Amino acid sequence: MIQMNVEFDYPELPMKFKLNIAKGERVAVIGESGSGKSTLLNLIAGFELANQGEVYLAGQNHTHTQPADRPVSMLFQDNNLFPHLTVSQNIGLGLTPSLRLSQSQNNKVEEIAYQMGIADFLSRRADKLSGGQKQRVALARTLLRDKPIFLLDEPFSALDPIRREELQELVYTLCIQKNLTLLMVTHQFDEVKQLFTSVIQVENGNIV
Ligand SMILES: Nc1ncnc2c1ncn2[C@@H]1O[C@H](COP(=O)(O)OP(=O)(O)OP(=O)(O)O)[C@@H](O)[C@H]1O
Repeated sequence: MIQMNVEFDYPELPMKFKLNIAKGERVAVIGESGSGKSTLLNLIAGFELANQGEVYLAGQNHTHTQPADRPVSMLFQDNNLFPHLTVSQNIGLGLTPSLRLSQSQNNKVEEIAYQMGIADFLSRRADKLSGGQKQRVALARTLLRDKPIFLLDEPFSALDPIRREELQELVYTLCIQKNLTLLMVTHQFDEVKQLFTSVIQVENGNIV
C-alpha cells in the first residue's frame, strides 16, 4: 500500500526513508524528538516533496501529486477545528469546503458522528467541547474523506490516559472495519502496543 524510497533534506538533517507497508498494516512510528517522524508522514501525505526517489501509494506513483489527490488522510496533534463553527459544520468540511451540505452529505456526517459517539453534540460549537470530544470531531472529519491510508501524528498525547485509551480503541475498530493502513507517531508506545501490527523506529532521519 505504501512503497517509498526517498531522500529529503532540511538544512539541519538530511533524511533517507525506505519503506514498504502492506494494506491493512497498523504501524507505530517511534523515535526521539527531531528524528524525522513528522517529516516521514508529511512526505507520504504530500505536505513535503522528496528531493530524490519515489512514493507509491495504493499502486500509483504519487511522488509529485498534491495532498488532496493522494489516497491519504492525516490528523495532526492540533486538531485544527474552527472554534466558531458547529460540530456538524466542522465534520462536513471533510466532505466539501462549502458549509452547505446536500442531504446525502448530511447523512454521512450524522452516520460518522454516531459511530464516533459525538452525535449528541452535532449542533454545539466546537469551542464548547472538551479536548477528547474535539479530537473525536477531528477524527470524524478526517475519516469522512474515506481514504485507505490513515496517518496520525501524535493525535492523543495531550489527553489523559483514559481518554487516550478510548480513542485508541476507536482508531483500532475503524482500521479493522474500513481495512485502513495506519501509520501513527506515538510517544506512548508501551500503552498501545496491541493496536499495532509492527513498529518502525526513526533515528537521525533514517528508519533503523
Ligand atoms: N520546516 C522545517 N524547516 C527546517 N527544518 C525543519 C523543519 N521541520 C523540521 N525540521 C527539522 O527536521 C528534523 C526532523 O523534524 P521532525 O518534525 O520530522 O521530527 P519529529 O521526529 O517528528 O520530532 P517531534 O517528536 O519533536 O515531533 C528536525 O531536526 C527539525 O529541526
